[in-house]
Amino acid sequence: METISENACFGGIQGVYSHRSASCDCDMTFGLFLPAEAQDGPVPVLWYLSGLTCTHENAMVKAAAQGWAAEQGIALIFPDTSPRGEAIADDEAYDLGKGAGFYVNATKAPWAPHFQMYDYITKDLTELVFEKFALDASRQAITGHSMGGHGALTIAMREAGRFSSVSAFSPICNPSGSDWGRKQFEAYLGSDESKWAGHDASLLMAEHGFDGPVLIDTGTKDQFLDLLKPEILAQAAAAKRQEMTFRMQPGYDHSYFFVSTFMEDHISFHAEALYA
Ligand SMILES: N[C@@H](CCC(=O)N[C@@H](CS)C(=O)NCC(=O)O)C(=O)O
Repeated sequence: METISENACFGGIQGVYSHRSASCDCDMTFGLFLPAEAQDGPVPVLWYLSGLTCTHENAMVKAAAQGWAAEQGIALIFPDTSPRGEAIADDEAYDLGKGAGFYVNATKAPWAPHFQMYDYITKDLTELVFEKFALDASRQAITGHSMGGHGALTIAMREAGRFSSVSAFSPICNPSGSDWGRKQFEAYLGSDESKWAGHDASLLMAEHGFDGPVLIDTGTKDQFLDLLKPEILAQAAAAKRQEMTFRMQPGYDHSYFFVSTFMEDHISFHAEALYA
């Protein structure tokens, strides 16, 4: 692992690091905020998965999360959204290829050799951060924005028992029924839709639910509402009688102005579960 930068931040450290990912077979970069408490021992962790076109950097500089995390003594991890490098396959569309890994393990060409983002998050980066930093693996929560909200919800439901709580800002809720999902799942996973179901938050909610609290915020003026389909997730959660706070926030759009506005709520929500 290589340290790219470390800056003092709210009494802790905002770092950026790069490392070799075995799953993605390339070098990857991530951000990690460590609160001051990490100097005395392992602290709880909130994973933040980003959306389309993002790197590790967008949320790190625009989500206004570090101050609230410092207040709660919680670390934040900001992974990248896809493999990176000259030799890595890409598409000219912003929503496929680099910046658009969708948190799945691709099985189809040309994506399969590097687009292994599910394993990258849940295995490679997980092993690295718990080995190298003062983080408490028994206290983890997960959140994300848009494609990253899809990643947070699906990973939380699939990795049962690992996360105390899950939240999402304007998540893609039903990718197998949306143009933000169908194109990418077909490219990465192939045309057999039965292989998509395990990466669709609404279908996972209907079948498994989540053993813990869920918080979802989406803006009523989100320009991508028809692609996000929050109502499909709400219906699945209601049918499952899932413990969930589901909010449509009046006037807010899809941007980081929306994410940063509700970041305090999300970090407080996770802190309650992480310190329960
Ligand atoms: N570029 C796309 C939208 C991409 C987009 O809105 N990405 C969101 C996540 S889905 C984002 O966070 N973008 C980066 C940023 O705002 O910093 C478009 O104009 O249609």
